Amino acid sequence: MMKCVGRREIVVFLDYDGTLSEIVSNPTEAFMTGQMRAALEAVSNKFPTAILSGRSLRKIYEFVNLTNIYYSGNHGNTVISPRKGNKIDMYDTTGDRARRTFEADAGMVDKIVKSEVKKYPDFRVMLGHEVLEVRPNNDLNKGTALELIMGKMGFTSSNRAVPLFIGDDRTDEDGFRAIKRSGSRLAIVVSTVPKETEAIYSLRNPTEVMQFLWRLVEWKTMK
Ligand SMILES: O=P(O)(O)OC[C@H]1O[C@H](O[C@H]2O[C@H](CO)[C@@H](O)[C@H](O)[C@H]2O)[C@H](O)[C@@H](O)[C@@H]1O
Repeated sequence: MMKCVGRREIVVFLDYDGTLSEIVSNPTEAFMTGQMRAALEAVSNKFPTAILSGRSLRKIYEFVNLTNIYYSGNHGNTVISPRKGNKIDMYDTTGDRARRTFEADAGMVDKIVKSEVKKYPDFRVMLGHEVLEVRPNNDLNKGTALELIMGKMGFTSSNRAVPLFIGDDRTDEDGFRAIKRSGSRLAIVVSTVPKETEAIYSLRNPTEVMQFLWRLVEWKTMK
């Protein structure tokens, strides 16, 4: 898998929910394990690293809380660069309230949300893992965020860097497409079942992601 990298720098992009943390029913409790945190810290000390999340920047920064990495929140709508003591004070378009609808009411909630949002052409509804999200109706997504961050890092040519992205959700497919556009093959989907995806490789769950991150660190150390 890493043979294609050669002397180029690997830039690590990671989704959060379902990739660094297990999917849980209460979104405010989707913490990383201590082992995952250690792996992520080790990766961020060896590679340029960024988190691409659908959550608000504030929320994702609260969960990850590392100052040496880039963050993109709100599905590519916000990006923040690493800086010591980064203070996140951005607008917040996602919330973790109004959750945990009874399964029997899901169809009705879907209908109401969609018909309400239709009245506001600047917004659209997006379907995630048992969640409906209202997001700005624009062309920004995790793929555009990946490309923007590569540029901010100074990697404008594929001769110097190879992006790698791990994600589990349908919004991560935009990230996998950006990986493809860059000429990289390092697109990894997290899934226990085979599924239609732009990713080339797969891992089964966050535990396997954590093990892969450690292998990446070892590989870099031996290089
Ligand atoms: O792009 P991500 O970092 O993967 O964020 C995607 C959404 O993640 C959260 O929802 C998902 O995870 C929750 C906690 O495990 C789970 O309860 C929910 O069913 C999942 O959809 C977050 O709450 C959303 O705002 C993010 O867009």
